[in-house]
Amino acid sequence: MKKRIAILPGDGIGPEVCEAATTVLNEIGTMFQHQFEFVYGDLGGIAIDKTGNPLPKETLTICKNSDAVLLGAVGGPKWDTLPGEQRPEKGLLGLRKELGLFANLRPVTIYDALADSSPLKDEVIQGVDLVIVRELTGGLYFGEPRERRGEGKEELAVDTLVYSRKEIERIVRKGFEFAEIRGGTLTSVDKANVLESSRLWREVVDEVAKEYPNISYSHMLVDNAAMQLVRNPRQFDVIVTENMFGDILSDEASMITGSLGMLPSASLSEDGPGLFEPIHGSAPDIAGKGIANPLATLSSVAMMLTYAFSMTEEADVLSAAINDVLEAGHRTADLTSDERAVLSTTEMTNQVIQALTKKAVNS
Ligand SMILES: NC(=O)C1=CN([C@@H]2O[C@H](COP(=O)(O)OP(=O)(O)OC[C@H]3O[C@@H](n4cnc5c(N)ncnc54)[C@H](O)[C@@H]3O)[C@@H](O)[C@H]2O)C=CC1
Ligand SMILES: CC(C)CC(=O)C(=O)O
Ligand SMILES: [Mg+2]
Repeated sequence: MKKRIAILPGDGIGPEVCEAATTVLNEIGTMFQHQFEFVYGDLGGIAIDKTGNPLPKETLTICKNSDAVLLGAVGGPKWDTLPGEQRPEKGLLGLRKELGLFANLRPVTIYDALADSSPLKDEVIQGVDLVIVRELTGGLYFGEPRERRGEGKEELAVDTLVYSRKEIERIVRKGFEFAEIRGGTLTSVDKANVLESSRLWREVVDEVAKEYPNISYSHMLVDNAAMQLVRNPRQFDVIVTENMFGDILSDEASMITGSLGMLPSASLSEDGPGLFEPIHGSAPDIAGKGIANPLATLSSVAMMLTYAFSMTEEADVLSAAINDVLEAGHRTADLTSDERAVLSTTEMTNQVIQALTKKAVNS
């Protein structure tokens, strides 16, 4: 089967982890006789440098004409002093909006082999299997007005947190759907004790819940949720929450697995191409050193195979290969303090390829 994939490497470690992804996709293509065609586009800082625009029209066209989009990461110190509207991150936000990617799935999967990599105790992380369903095209990252006013000590900065009932409904419904598929429970996270938008959010959750009488659900305030994720993450199954809370809680949750370099994501729309990216950023502190962990991106590829192409067998084989590599003790620098055991991005990717090849031989 032929599939066209838009590849947006972006900035920092983005190109390094995207190279790992295309190498692995090619291997899977060979194994399962699929043709993956890669079409490259610029997004973020690199696009600013080339065109002055973090989301060039051409990139958007490439994405809209593809079956799926793979993104590395955007941003970095070089562009940090640009005005908000011209920053690399604005390119990513614009892409999410343009593609209607309202539902961001961030699964938190524990690998037994990584128990020692997590700063949390083994008994806390054992059995954790949760997914954060994050609203991705509304809330504080998009609300208007967003501006600076006045001067000197009177200067003001304004961001706006706005959600419509419709926006809340569709993401909450996604949360319930996932809870249903997983046979699990739903925790809706908000700040309803303070924020008007969260009070509307809560109302909508209670209404949508009536459509899912078999799903047990609860509300939790976000400050408590941040604490509970560390105290007892096993209590969560599906967490549904607004844009910024989901952004912050998912970075926190990544440490249950051992590293920010482990967590993948899928961003889905009603009907167009999905976007698949690691949850981490461009990691300027390690960019160019060839030591980034590629596994978050490779797991994002597994999510692409599942959600964009319905290639569940291929996705399962890739996820199993990642597990095998970790079971065999292979680690990038973020996963171990043992410097002698550290693999580069390319070495880790090659280990995954070898594990895939072994599976092909044994099947
Ligand atoms: N989706 C995206 O493109 C995102 C972009 N960013 C941007 O990335 C830039 C850097 O942001 P930070 O706050 O430093 O967050 P970051 O996620 O880039 O890095 C945080 C820490 O995690 C480490 N890390 C991240 N990914 C890793 C990997 N794959 N392997 C090993 N270590 C890894 C980094 O080295 C760093 O110490 C900023 O410009 C930010 O706006 C941040 C988050 C998401
Ligand atoms: C616009 C992005 C930089 C926001 C973010 O951190 C994320 O989506 O994980
Ligand atoms: Mg983030």
